[in-house]
Parts: sequence; structure tokens; C-alpha cells
Amino acid sequence: MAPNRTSPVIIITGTPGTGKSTHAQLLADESPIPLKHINVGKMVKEQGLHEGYDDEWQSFTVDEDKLLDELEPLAAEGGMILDWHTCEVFPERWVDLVIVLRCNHTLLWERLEERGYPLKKIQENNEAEIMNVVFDEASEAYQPEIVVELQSESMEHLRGNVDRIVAWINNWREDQGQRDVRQRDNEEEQLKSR
Ligand SMILES: Nc1ncnc2c1ncn2[C@@H]1O[C@H](COP(=O)(O)OP(=O)(O)O)[C@@H](O)[C@H]1O
Repeated sequence: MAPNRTSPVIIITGTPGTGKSTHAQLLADESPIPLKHINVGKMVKEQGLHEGYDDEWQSFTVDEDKLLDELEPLAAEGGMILDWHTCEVFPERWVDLVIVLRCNHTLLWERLEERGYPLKKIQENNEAEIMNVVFDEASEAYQPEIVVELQSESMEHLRGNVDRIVAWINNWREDQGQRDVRQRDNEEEQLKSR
């Protein structure tokens, strides 16, 4: 956790179609403190943070250095939801909570088909979901206690997940407040003992 952040940085990740943007938007609307929803894929495209378009995969090849430079000041400030299908590029020091959304693969297939993805892209993503690719990546990149897996198959899941994250934000603020008080007390003690 960065020492001076007054608002957390939350990653919402998962295979495409698991519900990242839907969760991030609702969370941004309902969070007790302002959180900026950053759809990283959209940002890469709109701000040209890429090395070109890959026709085979129908997606942009991300320039990670450019992306991280762009996000660094926002991460330092805090108060942000990073919505992306991958997460291990973000430095550990940036991140307070990682939500990995999960979805039954039959349902995921339908969602991606509805989105008009080519068959190859649907198959690739479906396989990634079955093989736990995003969860494994998140678990390798961050401390296990900040990585939380949540099902995203129904509106009840969506509602419950956002409520849980809001409760987590309230706890985080409380912990942060207590830490600030302890830090102030320590500083006062040190001044007195000089
Ligand atoms: N928990 C959920 N219950 C029902 N439908 C959902 C849920 N999460 C997402 N969806 C639907 O699935 C589709 C993909 O969601 P989206 O948020 O765009 O996924 P992602 O950002 O992970 O690609 C959308 O049509 C959305 O309405």
C-alpha cells in the first residue's frame, strides 16, 4: 500500500466478457469515495499507447512503457479503478485490491458471441477462462491476501460483488485513518524526545 494514498487503487480484471466494465461502472457510481473508472483498453486506443493494430487478434499491441507512464501519476494520487483483462503489468506498489471476475464458460461464450468476436478470439478467451489464466497471473503478481475471485454470472452476483467491494473500501478508509493517527502520534513523540 502506498503510504500517502488517501483513496485506494482497485484492479478489476478477468477474461473479456466476465463483466469488468459493468462492475467498474457500478462501483464508480456507488463508491463512498470518488473513484475514477479507467477502461485501460479504451485508453490505449484513444491515447495511442500502442505499437499498432494486430489484424490476426483484432486488438492493439500495447506499449506497456507508455501505458505505465500515463497511469503513474494517477496511481500515486489513488482513487482509481483499473479495468483490464490483464493486470500483472501494474507494479505492486500501485495496487490495494485485485478483483478477478469469473464466469461459467458456456455463458462467457454467449456473451462474446453477442459482442461479435471472431470464432478464434472466442475460443482463445474461453480456453483462458477454463485454464484460470487471469487468476493465476494475478496470484503470481500480487500478495494472495489482496487478490479476490468473484463470480459474475447474474445480476445478483453483480449486486453482491459491488456491495462487498464498497464494504472493503469503508474498511480500507478506517485502517488508513488509524494509520494516519499512529503516524502523527509517532511524529509528535519524536519531536518531544528531541
Ligand atoms: N454479473 C453479470 N450478470 C449478468 N450479465 C452480466 C454480468 N456481468 C456482465 N454482464 C453482461 O456481460 C456482457 C459483458 O460485460 P462487460 O462488463 O462488458 O465485460 P468485460 O468488461 O469484462 O469485457 C455485457 O453484456 C454485460 O451486460
